[in-house]
Amino acid sequence: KTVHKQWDISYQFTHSDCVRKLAVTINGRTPGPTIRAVQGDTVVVTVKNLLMTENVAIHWHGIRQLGTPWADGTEGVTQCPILPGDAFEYRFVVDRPGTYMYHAHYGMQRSAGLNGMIVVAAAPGSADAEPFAYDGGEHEVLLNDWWHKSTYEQAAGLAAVPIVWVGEPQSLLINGRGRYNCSAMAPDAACNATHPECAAQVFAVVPGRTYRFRIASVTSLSALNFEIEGHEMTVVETDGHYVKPFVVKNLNIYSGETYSVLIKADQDPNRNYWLASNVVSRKPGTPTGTAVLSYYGGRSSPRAPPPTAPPAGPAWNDSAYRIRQSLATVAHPEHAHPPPPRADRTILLLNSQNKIDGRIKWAINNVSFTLPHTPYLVALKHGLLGAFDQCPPPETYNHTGYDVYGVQANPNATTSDGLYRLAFGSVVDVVLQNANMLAPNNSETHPWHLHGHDFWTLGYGVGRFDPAVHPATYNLRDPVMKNTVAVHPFGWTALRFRADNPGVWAFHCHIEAHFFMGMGVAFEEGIERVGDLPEEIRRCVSTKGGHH
Ligand SMILES: O=C1O[C@H]([C@@H](O)CO)C(O)=C1O
Repeated sequence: KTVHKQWDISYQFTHSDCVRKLAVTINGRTPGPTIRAVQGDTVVVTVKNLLMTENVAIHWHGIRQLGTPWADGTEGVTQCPILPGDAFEYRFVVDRPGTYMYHAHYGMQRSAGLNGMIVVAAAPGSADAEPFAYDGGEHEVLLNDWWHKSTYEQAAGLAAVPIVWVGEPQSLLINGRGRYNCSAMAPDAACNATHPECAAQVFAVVPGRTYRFRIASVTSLSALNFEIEGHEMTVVETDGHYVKPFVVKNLNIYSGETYSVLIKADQDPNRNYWLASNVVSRKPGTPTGTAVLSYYGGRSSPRAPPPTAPPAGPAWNDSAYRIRQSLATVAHPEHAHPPPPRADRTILLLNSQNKIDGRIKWAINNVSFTLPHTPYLVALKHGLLGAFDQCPPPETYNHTGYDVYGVQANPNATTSDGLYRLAFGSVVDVVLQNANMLAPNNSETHPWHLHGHDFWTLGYGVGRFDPAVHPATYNLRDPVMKNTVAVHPFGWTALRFRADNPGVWAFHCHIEAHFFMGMGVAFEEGIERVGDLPEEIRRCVSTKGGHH
C-alpha cells in the first residue's frame, strides 16, 4: 500500500523547553509526526517549502532508497534544495521493518526542529517478524538537544575566526519537550514555565505488561544516556536490525542511532518514574532531560513528578562503559546476516581536528569535506565533470607513524569536495580512526552515519588501528548491521558494506556542527545503473553545465 503525507514546512514560534523559539516545523509542529508504515509500503511525502527565504531538504535516515537514490534528501549529494514556494515529492519504499527517523539535511537545519520518527512494522508472515513479544504495546521516544540560538548564529560562529563554538545545549528534549529554568532568565525573556508545549510527556503503562520502547536520537551534538528509572531495559533492535537481547540499566545512544528496548511494568504502580536522558562523552552543561512513566490504576496522578531525583546517568567520561555496550550489540542468532568473509578494498579514515586558513575544521585523511553546489548525483549522471574536484580523497593516512594520543600539526590539510568511487557490488571495509583534537588530552565520540546502506560492525578498539593485526580480531560471526556507529575517544571502529546500491551516498559524523566543519565523505557506486533523475532535484544546476 501507499502511505501519503502532505507536509507544510514553516517557521513557527514554539516552546519546546518553555522558551519561545522560532523553529522549523512540519504542519506547525516540532517534532514532526511519526511516519507509520508496513514493510514493503511505498511512502510518499509531499513537502511544501513555506519558509519564505530558506531552502529545505529532508533525509529519511535508515531507509536505504534502493532504486530511488534521488529521494535520499541530502542537499548537495542527492538533490538541489527545495526552494521557498516549491514542493517536492519524496517517494520511496520502506523495505525493512524497524525504527528509523527523518530530519532536515541542509546546512544546520536539523537543529532548528525539523525531525521525527519512522516506524516500519513487519509485514504479516514476514521472515523479518520480531523475534520477541510484548503484550503492552509500543511507546516512541525521540531524543534531542536544543539551543536557544538560531542555527544561523551557530553556523556563522563555527565559520568565524576565531571560532564561536555552539557550546552545550540549553535543554534536552524527550518527544520535543524539555524544561528550561525560567527563573535563570531575564524577567522579560519569553520563558513560560507553564506553556503546554513544554509539559513533560507522560508514558502510561498497565501493571504487569511488557512494552516496546522505540528510541531514536536526532541530537545535533550530544551523546546521550537514556534510562527509565527502576526498570531494566532489554535491548532487542538497533537501526532496523534485531540484536541478541541484552539487559541494561541505562542505554547509551548516539545521534543518528535508534534502539528498541523491552521493559516490564513490574514496579510499584502507586508512584511515577522518570524517563531521563543525560549527556555523556562531553562534559555536561545541560540539565537532565525528563519525561514521566505512570502506571494505569496506580494512586499517583499521571502528571505528578516522581518522588525521587531524576537519574543522573553514568560518569560522562567513562568511555570503557560505552565501549562495552558497543561490543554487546551483536546480531540476533536467528536474524544474523553473516558478512562476506573479506573485503575487496579497505579505506582507512583518520578523523582529525585541523586548522585550515585559520579556521577550525574537521578533516578526514587531512581533507575537510565540502559539498558541491551541483549535487553529485546530478553531476555524475550527466557527466558534469567541472561540478566537483575530480581528484579522489586519500585511501589512508600515516597509519604507522601517527600518534593518535598527541596534538598533531596536520600540515597540508585541505578542503575538497572530491569523492570515493566504489566498484559496483564490491565489498568495502572502512576503518574510522579517532585521534586527539587540537587541545591536548581530548578526543570526542563521533557517530558516523552511512546513507544508502547498512554496514556490518566488525570491531572496535582503542588506540591506533594496525592493519596487520586488528582485522584478525574482527567479529565475522555475528556482527550486527547498523547505519550509524560510534567511534569512541582515541579509538577505531571497523565496518564493512557491499557497494550494491546505485547512487551517491554521504558518510559523515552525525554531529551537525562536525559535518558542517567538514567531517564527512561521499561514496559513488553504480552511477550508470541509476534511472532517469526527476527534474525536480536539478533546479540548482546550470543548463550550461556544472561549474564550481
Ligand atoms: O568541533 C569542535 O570544536 C570545539 C572545540 O574543539 C573548539 O572550540 C568542540 O568542542 C568540538 O567538538
